[in-house]
Amino acid sequence: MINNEIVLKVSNLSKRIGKSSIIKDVSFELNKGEILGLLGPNGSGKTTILKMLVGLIKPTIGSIVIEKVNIRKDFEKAITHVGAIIENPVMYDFLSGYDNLVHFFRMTNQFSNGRIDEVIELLRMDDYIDDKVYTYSLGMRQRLGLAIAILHQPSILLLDEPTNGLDPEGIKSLRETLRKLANENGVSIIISSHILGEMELICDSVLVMDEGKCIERGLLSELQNGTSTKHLYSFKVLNAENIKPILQTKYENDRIHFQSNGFSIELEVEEVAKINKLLVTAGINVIGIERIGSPLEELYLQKLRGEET
Ligand SMILES: Nc1ncnc2c1ncn2[C@@H]1O[C@H](COP(=O)(O)OP(=O)(O)OP(=O)(O)O)[C@@H](O)[C@H]1O
Repeated sequence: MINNEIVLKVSNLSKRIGKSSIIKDVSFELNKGEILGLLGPNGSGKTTILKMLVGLIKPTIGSIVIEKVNIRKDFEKAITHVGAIIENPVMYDFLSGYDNLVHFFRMTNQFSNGRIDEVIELLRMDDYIDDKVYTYSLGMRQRLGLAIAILHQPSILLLDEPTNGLDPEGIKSLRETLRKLANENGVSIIISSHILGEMELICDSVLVMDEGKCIERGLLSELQNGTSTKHLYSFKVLNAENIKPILQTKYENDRIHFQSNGFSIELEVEEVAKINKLLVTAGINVIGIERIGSPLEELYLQKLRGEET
């Protein structure tokens, strides 16, 4: 559950490399237990933001405050609150998953091995934790990476494109794990991905980047309410060759994209039933009506095109 407590505050963050400005005045806050999707096209600055949050890249201007600690003032203290998987996490292929966890656990300066067992149970890794890592599938490796990242019980977890290369089953189980971490353990998560459908299922809120700038930030539920009321619908019919003259009586030709098994058209939701009735009355068998594109996809594309919602 999202809590009002702010765990991360990013203010006026900018990064210049040489003459190019790759991050431009980005500010946002992250609440306890919130899962934030960091979205944006290739090169928009998502990885750079995540790298700045873990101290891999130094901001040119701006401040990052993690759990009330400014990373410029006390980096070591601030970073204890963060777990991250950015690019390929380091792990030892010729050790078992368990021995990897023991190795990384020692680096956290904690002394009770109970935490390792807790993490194995939380991420449901019992079946393969004693196998050597080189035998792991991508999904298992990714889970081990996640286990290493949360060993020291961070309150903020940063994941750069964690679903890359995972099959649908792997994505689903990652989604469930992240939800559990956020809801039951109060972990706040920032997750970057290109795949909007996945983000829609995982995230509470989104931050959309474009050319180094933040062009949208908000709760998914609120942003989706503000999207355009028109959506693209696809109609599948049995006798498609007869539909043109019927539709042309009510709709301009250039609004309709005809296909061999039907057509698609952008409509207000109330118009969907009207078209269906028009077709059925004219003796056309409508076998399917589907809305194309998710609300997040529509919002994202609108924002990138610079349209107001
Ligand atoms: N060390 C660097 N020197 C110069 N330019 C850089 C450097 N690192 C990143 N950039 C540029 O900064 C921009 C943002 O890169 P970044 O990797 O943060 O984008 P991204 O949104 O994560 O992209 P992708 O989705 O492709 O991973 C890009 O135009 C990139 O070329």
